Amino acid sequence: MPHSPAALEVRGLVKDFGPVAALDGKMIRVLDGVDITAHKGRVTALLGANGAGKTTTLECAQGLQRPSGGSVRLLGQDPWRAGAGLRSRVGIMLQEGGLPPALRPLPLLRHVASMYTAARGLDDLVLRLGIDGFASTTIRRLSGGQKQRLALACALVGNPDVLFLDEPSAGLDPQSRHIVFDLINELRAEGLAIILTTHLLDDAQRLADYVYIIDQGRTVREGTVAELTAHAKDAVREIRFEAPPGLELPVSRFPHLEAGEQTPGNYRVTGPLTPEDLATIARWWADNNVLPASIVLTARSLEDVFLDISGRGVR
Ligand SMILES: Nc1ncnc2c1ncn2[C@@H]1O[C@H](COP(=O)(O)OP(=O)(O)OP(=O)(O)O)[C@@H](O)[C@H]1O
Repeated sequence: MPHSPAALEVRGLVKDFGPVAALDGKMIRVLDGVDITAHKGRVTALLGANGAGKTTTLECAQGLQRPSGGSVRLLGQDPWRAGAGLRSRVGIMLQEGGLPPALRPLPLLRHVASMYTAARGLDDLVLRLGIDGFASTTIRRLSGGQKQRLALACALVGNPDVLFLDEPSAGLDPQSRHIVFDLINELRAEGLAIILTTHLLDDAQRLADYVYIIDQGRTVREGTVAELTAHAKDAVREIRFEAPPGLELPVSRFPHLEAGEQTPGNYRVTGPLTPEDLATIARWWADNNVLPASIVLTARSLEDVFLDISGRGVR
């Protein structure tokens, strides 16, 4: 991690909401010790299940919610008390977008740009995010993914030093996701501190330099994706392959593994795979004259780490 001052430093963050009528007027504690440090030129991901406290953490970090305890420093200032000077250096893309439904994208972007002294070139943003394709449609008629891209443009138009993205790939089709991820990578290279929330492990795995796993209002694990996945208790691995559908896998030869045909023609064997297991699978291919169309062997994923921590049940 770089030694320059952190763009965001959150220590022991506590947030209570309430009083809640359903709890006899008691307060409800939704954050109970969140610690995060985010640096410039890095993508920092807050990863957690639904309701873990990611959005509330971001809102406290942005100065939109007042913390009940702990401390938050954003670009060296307390975001709850800071004025317009700090806000002009921070870009925020909220989960719901918060876009005015009656406006059209271009006038909205021009209006947002007019509020900043150092606005980014609008034409480039509009082209990069494919907004030109729906520039004259009113916002209420835009698809979820189009709104998402417009919200990202609004967050970037002021040329911020820090960018907050709440679930940036929600509702995006693969093409839009690709465009947004490329842009995030470029912004990181430009030196922005990017802090995003996600419950999509794939997003964290693909984008994040550093990950904080939030569970029930606390930071429970942190590290690079490689660090988080390296200290696994068992070397859980997985082999996936594509072959003609309907084949009977030799499951009795590896009772310690889970094996099956996930969808027609897509097979998966997962667990503490040994070299002998791989040889067994390869022998079975040879015996059955199967030449897989593709074979993917992966190490323990962030998903395994995440599920170990957050549990497999829905909360
Ligand atoms: N204003 C509020 N009053 C009471 N409870 C709230 C309030 N805002 C959030 N909560 C609760 O705080 C908890 C954390 O919510 P938060 O939105 O921060 O989670 P999240 O990790 O962002 O979840 P998701 O992935 O579903 O967006 C949830 O249980 C939520 O119901």
